[in-house]
Amino acid sequence: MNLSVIGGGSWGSTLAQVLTDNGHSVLVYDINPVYVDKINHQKHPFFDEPLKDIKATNNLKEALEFSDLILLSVPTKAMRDVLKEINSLINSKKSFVNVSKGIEPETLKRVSEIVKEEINPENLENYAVLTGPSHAEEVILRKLTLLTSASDNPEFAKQIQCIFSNDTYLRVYTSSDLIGCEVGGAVKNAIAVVSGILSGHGLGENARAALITRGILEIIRVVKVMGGKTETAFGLTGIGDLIVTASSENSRNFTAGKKIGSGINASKAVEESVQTVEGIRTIQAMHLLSIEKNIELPIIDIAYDVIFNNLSVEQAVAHLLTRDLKEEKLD
Ligand SMILES: NC(=O)C1=CN([C@@H]2O[C@H](COP(=O)(O)OP(=O)(O)OC[C@H]3O[C@@H](n4cnc5c(N)ncnc54)[C@H](O)[C@@H]3O)[C@@H](O)[C@H]2O)C=CC1
Ligand SMILES: O=C(CO)COP(=O)(O)O
Repeated sequence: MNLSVIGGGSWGSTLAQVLTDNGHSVLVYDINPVYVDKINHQKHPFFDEPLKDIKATNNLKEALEFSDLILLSVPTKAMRDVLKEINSLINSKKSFVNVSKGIEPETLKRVSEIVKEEINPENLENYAVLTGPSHAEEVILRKLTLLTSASDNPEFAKQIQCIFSNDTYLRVYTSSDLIGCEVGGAVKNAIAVVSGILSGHGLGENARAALITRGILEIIRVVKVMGGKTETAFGLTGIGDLIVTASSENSRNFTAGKKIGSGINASKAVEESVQTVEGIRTIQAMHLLSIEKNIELPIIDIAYDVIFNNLSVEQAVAHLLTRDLKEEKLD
């Protein structure tokens, strides 16, 4: 098959390689001419591992004409504008697979909702999210990885499963819970930032285990309020992705959090990352959601105060520890 990859950064270029490994043809589009040039010289923009048989362009129209299956791998912050541009350039039906993990703070919308708003319905054939525990650093080395493809159209979820799966390092499951999968992938980044903050502040593995456990409950509350299924949070796209992101030095979100925990200002921590850090915006979005929907998200709410209101990490930890003592409820 032919596929167009929109966003040739860390993840987009890595997935382009997966697709090529699986026998498909890809054309990568990116706005950054340096990345386009690197890819065309079979160099990954971020990693040492060489690419093989991948072409790139900085002409979006050319990328869209290359195929009817579009992989979206730009940061969520850029997603709406990129989709507007795509919509102005297409005049036939396209299917979209999103691999970005975020929620728009201004609207509290998931990427599937943004796609529906920005792409004319007559040009929108199918939509799926492909998500799960998958640091690009490992996938590019062909290290074993499991993902989930979720769509409202089970046939399309299966098609994406077949396109991305291979016998050597990548296995894709399907899910019909698009909302649960999208929310899990986005909100785990928020918790991963907090995990980094704890680590940067000198706290240990007990604190991290506690955070992951209590953090998944916050993910479940968001999944429920947004209309997804609780059980999805216990799968690859929820707890699976939370574990890998909240405990890995490969994670941009964890790394940004670690800097904040060691005293660096949040916007500086994000600026210092050449690659996308989604979790800070997701903390902002989830804090607004907790107010709007009156749901209890104590970890995310206090992280919001640390990041946006200069609350110290000591004060944040003290706040969490002095909440009313209660029974451990798992919902
Ligand atoms: N890196 C990883 O291991 C994984 C990343 N993701 C998600 O994938 C998304 C992208 O992340 P990364 O690839 O890591 O980020 P990145 O920062 O490495 O790459 C983003 C790419 O998008 C391009 N871009 C930005 N604005 C654009 C625009 N308007 N038009 C065209 N291209 C544009 C940038 O030039 C860059 O090449 C994020 O939502 C992230 O959460 C998901 C799974 C794994
Ligand atoms: O989503 C990811 C792993 O599944 C990547 O997380 P980071 O963006 O924090 O590196």
